[in-house]
Amino acid sequence: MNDVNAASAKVHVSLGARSYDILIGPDLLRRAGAEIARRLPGVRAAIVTDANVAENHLATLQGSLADAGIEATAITVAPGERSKSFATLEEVVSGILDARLERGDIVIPLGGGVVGDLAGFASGIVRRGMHFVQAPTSLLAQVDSSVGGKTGINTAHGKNLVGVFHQPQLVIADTAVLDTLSPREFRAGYAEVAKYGLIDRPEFFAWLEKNWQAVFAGGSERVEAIAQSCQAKADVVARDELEKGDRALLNLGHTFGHALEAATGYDSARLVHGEGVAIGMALAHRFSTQLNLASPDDAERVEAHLAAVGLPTRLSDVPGGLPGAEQLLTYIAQDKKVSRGALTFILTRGVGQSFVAKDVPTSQVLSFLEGALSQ
Ligand SMILES: NC(=O)c1ccc[n+]([C@@H]2O[C@H](COP(=O)([O-])OP(=O)(O)OC[C@H]3O[C@@H](n4cnc5c(N)ncnc54)[C@H](O)[C@@H]3O)[C@@H](O)[C@H]2O)c1
Ligand SMILES: O=C(O)C(=O)C[C@@H](O)[C@H](O)[C@H](O)COP(=O)(O)O
Ligand SMILES: [Zn+2]
Repeated sequence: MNDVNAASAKVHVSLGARSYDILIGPDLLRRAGAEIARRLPGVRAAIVTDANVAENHLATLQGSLADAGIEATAITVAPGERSKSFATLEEVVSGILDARLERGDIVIPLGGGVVGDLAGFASGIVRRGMHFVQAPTSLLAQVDSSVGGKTGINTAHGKNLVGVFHQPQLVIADTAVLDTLSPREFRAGYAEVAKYGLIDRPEFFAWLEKNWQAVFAGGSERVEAIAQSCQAKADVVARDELEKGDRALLNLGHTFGHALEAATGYDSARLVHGEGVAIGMALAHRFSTQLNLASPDDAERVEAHLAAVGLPTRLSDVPGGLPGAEQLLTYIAQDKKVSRGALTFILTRGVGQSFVAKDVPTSQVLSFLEGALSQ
């Protein structure tokens, strides 16, 4: 990490000409205008937000931009996963064009991962690519979705199936805004924090097992967890920006999780992304155990930690029921990691020992899912 103290941190994403900083700490929204003006002098902006975030934090960002002399328009979409759609993308694109923003102007997604993915995608396609500055307001967005340049929307076929890689110029993660996030959404974001430990940082997972209550309570452990997560993601993205190889590790839990999100119709009342990832990570560990790759103790340890923080870990935890194994497999078959028709999963040899497993036999996935659906 480039720079970290108890109250704030800065992480750098090294991508040559597309490099950028992630600023992490309290009350950064108030400084956002000055930070942007220093890096991108003379820009105009479109803030894209959702109704919940607008109510709590839009005025702060607008004031900060105005103080720095940045003219800004605001586009507010409906909260929830269903806004990652062609229809809402059209609303956002129209709003940006109505404001006559130029290619060198900026889009600022102010919100969770939904707004970040949606508005990031819009900034990647309007005038063939505008600048953008991420202002993530959920834990999930601060530790994951605002970093790394994956943008996009969902379709009925599956999650994030339409999108572009488009890196932001800057990420401004104001940790004080997390105070207005609901406990359910904070927990969901925590699933992606735990993910970094489970991928390849076993000491971070052990630290989380010991310190998760302090992370939830706020203070220096929360900033530490966010900064460690951003650093973990920045390291992977710097090695493999376009997911030709190792970046797929960041998909731990997502092959199952994305199928569950699609199967529940992107209904945030039933399942949000981080909850799908929590169930997916527990399943990935149990699947690895079934394939004799990992010990049952590791799968139990992972499930125990996720359950301790209040996250779902079983298919039966999804309210409203799920379709059968064959239908879940249809969604899994649309996963972007599928190659020449063969399924790819992120499996594990133990806590912090995840790896990319190509050519996982469909029959094994199907029988595992049938078992998991009956538990
Ligand atoms: N691009 C990536 O690399 C990446 C990584 C992880 C997840 N994602 C995507 O991110 C999305 C999930 O993001 P999310 O969990 O942030 O969901 P979200 O954007 O729906 O935000 C969660 C909820 O919290 C509200 N909210 C956000 N910040 C708030 C705040 N400070 N105060 C009060 N309410 C607030 C939102 O209005 C929403 O209702 C999914 O679509 C997922 O696919 C993308
Ligand atoms: O940044 C990545 O790479 C990730 O996989 C991070 C994930 O947490 C995130 O949910 C991402 O959007 C999933 O990407 P996808 O390519 O599987 O849609
Ligand atoms: Zn994710």
